[in-house]
Amino acid sequence: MRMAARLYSIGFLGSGKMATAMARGLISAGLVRPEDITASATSDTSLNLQRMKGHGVRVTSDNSEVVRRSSVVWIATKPHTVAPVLREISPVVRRDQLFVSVAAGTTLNSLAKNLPEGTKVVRCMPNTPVVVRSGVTVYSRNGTVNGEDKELVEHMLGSVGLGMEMPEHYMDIITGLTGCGPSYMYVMLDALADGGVYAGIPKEIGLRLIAHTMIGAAKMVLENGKHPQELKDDVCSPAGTSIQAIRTLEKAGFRGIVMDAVHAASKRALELSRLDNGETKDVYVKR
Ligand SMILES: NC(=O)C1=CN([C@@H]2O[C@H](COP(=O)(O)OP(=O)(O)OC[C@H]3O[C@@H](n4cnc5c(N)ncnc54)[C@H](OP(=O)(O)O)[C@@H]3O)[C@@H](O)[C@H]2O)C=CC1
Ligand SMILES: O=C(O)[C@@H]1CCC=N1
Repeated sequence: MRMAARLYSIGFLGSGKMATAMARGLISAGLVRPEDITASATSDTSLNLQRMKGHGVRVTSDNSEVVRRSSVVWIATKPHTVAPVLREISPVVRRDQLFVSVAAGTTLNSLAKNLPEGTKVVRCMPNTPVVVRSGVTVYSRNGTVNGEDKELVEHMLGSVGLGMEMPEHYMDIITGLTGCGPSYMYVMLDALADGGVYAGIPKEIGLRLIAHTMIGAAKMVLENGKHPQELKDDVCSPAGTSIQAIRTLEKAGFRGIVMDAVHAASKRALELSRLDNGETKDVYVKR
């Protein structure tokens, strides 16, 4: 297949949680072989790098080597490290390469500013479930990415879950919604399982049951076209058990708290974007 053939070499600048999740997702989708991936970190002794190596990926502490070996280069360091890393690798960047950044609050403009003029750049916001090919990744691209490269991006992202293009001005909100989203689900899952423990169900059994309940509920929303409110009403019998729990949640302002949580994360992403002037800044560290 033409698309798969183009994906023969993928690089990761940074080998942390997001890079590893994406690399494993792409490998398990069969888009790339582990030995055709090169990943870097700050040093050869990085535990992250050793973990990548454990997945069969070629590893190095030389960022330029990653770029030299790859047709698609993922930028996956923390936001404040992106600019210096891009400036470091700029001398070896080729025009045919595609750069895909996952860094929160790091704009297409600032990515382009630190790369040679005309470099093809995509900014995306994935989430960690790409590792099990059930991720959500929203992306935006600069003017140099079109046609075949857009197809390539969609092919890659589609192979590890849902990939969707959106205008860049949505990206900070998306960060707070789906980029951070899995963490909210895990807190909810753990809290629900603790509810089971409180009532007498062993934690590991509760976690398993609730995780499946989450999958089932999400599938209902995606597959049967009903609004979540209606699906909730289908579960709540008059004077029954569920409505007792829903009343408890509503009295505590559950929905408002969840909305505020998304807003707080999006606001932080926006704050990072505003701080992002292409320089290394320790102001990324929230005081
Ligand atoms: N975690 C998540 O769920 C998501 C994260 N993101 C974005 O992904 C990016 C990475 O986050 P995450 O994976 O969580 O972070 P991690 O801290 O897990 O990983 C960061 C990686 O960058 C490496 N690194 C740091 N400096 C350099 C350098 N100069 N050259 C090469 N590599 C370097 C680190 O090396 P070392 O191993 O030596 O420390 C580490 O491997 C961030 O920009 C974040 O906004 C986006 C969506 C979701
Ligand atoms: O917490 C963070 O900053 C990263 C970006 C989105 C999810 N995790």
